[in-house]
Amino acid sequence: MIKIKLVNRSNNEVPEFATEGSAGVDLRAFLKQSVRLKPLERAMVPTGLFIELPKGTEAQIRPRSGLAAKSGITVLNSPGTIDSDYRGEIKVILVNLSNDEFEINNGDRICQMVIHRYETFEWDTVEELTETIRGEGGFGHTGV
Ligand SMILES: O=c1ccn([C@H]2C[C@H](O)[C@@H](COP(=O)(O)OP(=O)(O)OP(=O)(O)O)O2)c(=O)[nH]1
Ligand SMILES: [Mg+2]
Repeated sequence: MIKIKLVNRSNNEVPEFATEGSAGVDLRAFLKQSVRLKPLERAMVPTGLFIELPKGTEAQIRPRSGLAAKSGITVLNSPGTIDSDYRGEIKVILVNLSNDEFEINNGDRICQMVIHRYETFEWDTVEELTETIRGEGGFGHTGV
């Protein structure tokens, strides 16, 4: 169970998994007025949601592929990170990568949120790292 606070009490809908096997819940725009995004314009879109994540978990804010494929709309900082100690409103930074203006209306499903466990760690500062076959090769080192 994850604690959630909704701004819009008249419409007590919590974000839902679109299907039984969906990895994330879809988040909806919470807007008094529609937002129009010109090409390459971005906007921080409120969701009206405040959550309290269990320690050791984070929420990732990811684009919806349908919006990206059909309209060129994506999450600029994808995957956005919601920290477990964050108590503010979840906001979604959308950017319009198409050549056409795009309108976001109240209640539109604008992104999806996936909850993850993460590791905490301490650093072990050393002089040498363990050798591997790859070594320092990267960035296409193994070929196309
Ligand atoms: O897409 C996002 C990303 C972040 N946040 C909120 C929750 C998160 O816990 C907080 C900080 O996010 P992040 O660490 O990505 O931003 P920062 O630029 O490092 O800000 P800060 O210095 O507050 O950590 O902002 C959102 O609402 N939406
Ligand atoms: Mg930060």
